[in-house]
Amino acid sequence: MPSLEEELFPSTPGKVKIERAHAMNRQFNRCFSSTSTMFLWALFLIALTATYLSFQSFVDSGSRYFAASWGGIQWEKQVRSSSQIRRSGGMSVLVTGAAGFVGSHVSLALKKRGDGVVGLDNFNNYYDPSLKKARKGLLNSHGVFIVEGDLNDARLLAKLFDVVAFTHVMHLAAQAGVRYAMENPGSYVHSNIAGLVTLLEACKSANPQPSVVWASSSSVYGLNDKVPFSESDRTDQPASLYAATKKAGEEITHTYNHIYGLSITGLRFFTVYGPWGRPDMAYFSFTRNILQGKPITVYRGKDRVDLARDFTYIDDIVKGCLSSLDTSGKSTGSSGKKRGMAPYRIFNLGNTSPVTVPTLVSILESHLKMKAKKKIIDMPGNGDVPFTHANISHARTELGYKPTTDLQTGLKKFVKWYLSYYGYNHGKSVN
Ligand SMILES: O=C(O)[C@H]1O[C@H](OP(=O)(O)OP(=O)(O)OC[C@H]2O[C@@H](n3ccc(=O)[nH]c3=O)[C@H](O)[C@@H]2O)[C@H](O)[C@@H](O)[C@H]1O
Repeated sequence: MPSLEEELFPSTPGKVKIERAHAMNRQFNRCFSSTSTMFLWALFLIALTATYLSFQSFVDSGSRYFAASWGGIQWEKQVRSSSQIRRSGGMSVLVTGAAGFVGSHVSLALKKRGDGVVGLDNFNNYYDPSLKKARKGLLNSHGVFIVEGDLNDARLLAKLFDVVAFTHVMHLAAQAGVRYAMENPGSYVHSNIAGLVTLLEACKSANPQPSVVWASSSSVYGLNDKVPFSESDRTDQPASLYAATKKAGEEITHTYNHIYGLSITGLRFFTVYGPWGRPDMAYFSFTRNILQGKPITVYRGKDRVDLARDFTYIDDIVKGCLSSLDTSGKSTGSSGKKRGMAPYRIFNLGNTSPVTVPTLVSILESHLKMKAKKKIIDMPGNGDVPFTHANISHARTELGYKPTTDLQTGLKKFVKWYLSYYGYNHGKSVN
């Protein structure tokens, strides 16, 4: 008789196999001792096989779907052609979030000046994907190809860097929106943390390594009340998960700069607005509601103080993005190894002229020639900050950044676009 210890820890592995085989034989004989039991077992096995086969076909069709969304000779041809540089000293840029608001504008501006551009976007439904498709159509007509895929797809990113030796990555894909972070926190981690790391991994392994310019946010200043906000101010008091993921992005990009020699430029955008904008943002949803005669909710800060934002017009932001790419300096690494120090920069891109939310509403009312039905409520504790105000002297010195569009002018352009895009043109004119 083997001891208990020997049974648990057999001295020879074969021993347990033989004894198990004997035991299983005895079980088997008992189970199949009658014909009806055998019949039941046969039925069970058939059902099991059928389930397995249908599961396999589901998996196969799934992988066929993913394989079909990118890859293949035709796809590679489109990617290569879109990345063609058509000016001397130009760059080839991978723009993530290219079907997004800022991404589509930056892609178009790069293409128009002769740079090569390949877009990447997952066309998620955070807001109406038909607007993203329309932006894609616009870019397509200018020769910019947008690859449909997710940042977290490391195989896709590796393939893209395989097909094109991108000199730059303009990383604008993100889960945006301050208040939505309370509804869907996971989406912020998926895009702004996991997606960012997957992208940086691809950049660090690429040969040559591209220079990376990416969208941080004014929200990193959080509860900072020193105005105007300067890049050296504290950013360790985020007021929302969105802000926290953007702040994390600044730290994550720093490590890739430090360890792998990636050239990094982080841009803290201040409430960007304009034509082809984001429907989830206040100026956009206010316009929609005013036109439809629906009420708008205007938040008010502590002690009945109006909230204010340093609203920044899209064309100014695009100029800041392009200058950032132009001055980014090279990454130094190769084959995933750092070969020297590379630039690590952070800039505020704001308008440096904050406007209150009620003033934003009056400007919209004057452009739309309609009165808003305002519902004024105290700001809920949902991640908002009372005001933002950018100090842009660093960007002015290093990038030649000089915003030129005030809110009145910028909203006029936005309203004109809105009325035309949504078919309000007939019988309506803008101021
Ligand atoms: O700079 C940024 O980094 C961020 O800018 C933007 O965030 P915010 O500045 O919060 O813009 P936005 O939502 O338009 O609200 C504007 C004002 O209207 C107030 N607001 C909003 C909604 C509403 O129903 N009522 C209201 O009063 C609201 O309280 C606020 O005072 C981007 O969305 C974000 O992705 C990020 O890029």
